[in-house]
Amino acid sequence: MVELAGISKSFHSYKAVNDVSFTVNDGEIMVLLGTSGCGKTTTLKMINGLIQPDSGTISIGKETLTAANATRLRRKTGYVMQQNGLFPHYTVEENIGVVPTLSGWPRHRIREATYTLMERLQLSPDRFAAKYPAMLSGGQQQRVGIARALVADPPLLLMDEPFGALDPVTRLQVREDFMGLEEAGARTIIMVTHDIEEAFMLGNRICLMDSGRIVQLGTPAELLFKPAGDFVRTFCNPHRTLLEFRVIRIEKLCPWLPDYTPDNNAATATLPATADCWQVMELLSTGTELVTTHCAGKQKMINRVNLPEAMNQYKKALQHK
Ligand SMILES: Nc1ncnc2c1ncn2[C@@H]1O[C@H](COP(=O)(O)OP(=O)(O)OP(=O)(O)O)[C@@H](O)[C@H]1O
Repeated sequence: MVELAGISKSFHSYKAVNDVSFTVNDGEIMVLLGTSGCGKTTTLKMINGLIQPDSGTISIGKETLTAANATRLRRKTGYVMQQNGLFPHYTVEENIGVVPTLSGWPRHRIREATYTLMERLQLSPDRFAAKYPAMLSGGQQQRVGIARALVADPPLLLMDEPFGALDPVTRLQVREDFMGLEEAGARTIIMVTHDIEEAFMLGNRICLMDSGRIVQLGTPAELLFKPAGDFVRTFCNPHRTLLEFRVIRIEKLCPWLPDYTPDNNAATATLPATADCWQVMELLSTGTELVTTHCAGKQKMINRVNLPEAMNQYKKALQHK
């Protein structure tokens, strides 16, 4: 667990982070989201002990972060930087092995852990282990940065715009490969992004910041359907339709979906109830007429007419809660 209590940081007289408090639970993905300059990176660097807060406390696990234990705690924390931060004169293998080497792991163990992660991240060790960062594409460099952060199996992973410098197609590929990694699952992750769709897709909770302060901290659904004020509403509105389809899972719509009645003439597909409404729409807009799903012990059916109706009913119910 990571806990920030009343953290503030000024640069000269400018308050970059202003009285920020939150708790990130074990295994949770917390996304720090907000406009440029709102204090996201400064907050992340304070959690990594790279910047000292002026006031407040940060606890990582059972320890309070201090100048004295920052280096030791940093070795137990993976850090992925926006511009990958690889050492240009180290090979890929040496870059990934930096923390295990500093921690005194035997050489064969470092190689084994490095090669395993490289393979999982689509970087064939035969082809890439001896290469230098400048010989890799941006996406490959970012994969090396992710492998480096994960290799020592840190319980906490801090990620600063980890996919930010990549083109949209590569960004999606690297992101999906990262999320599919066994090594990334069940880890506590704090991730900075200014990409609202990424935040809503990856975050269990989102900490939306403006001018150094937290404006709202909540689940993606809470930010969308129970915004704390005009800033949150305005921030979400340009992307609202897409985000709603991404955030609402079929299982939430069950009370408003009709029971399935077989129709041999309709092109039918099945999705798990954990699928989101975007996945349903993808099917319905590419030739499928009926989507069936199993929820609450019943088989339900979704089509283009009842999907928006059920989503509206769900949103109404949420607002009255
Ligand atoms: N070392 C520094 N010296 C002076 N001012 C700084 C320093 N680091 C950050 N700042 C200022 O603090 C504010 C917050 O910066 P920070 O990098 O945390 O923002 P951010 O939300 O991560 O922005 P971005 O999304 O653009 O990276 C900005 O106004 C920035 O100019």
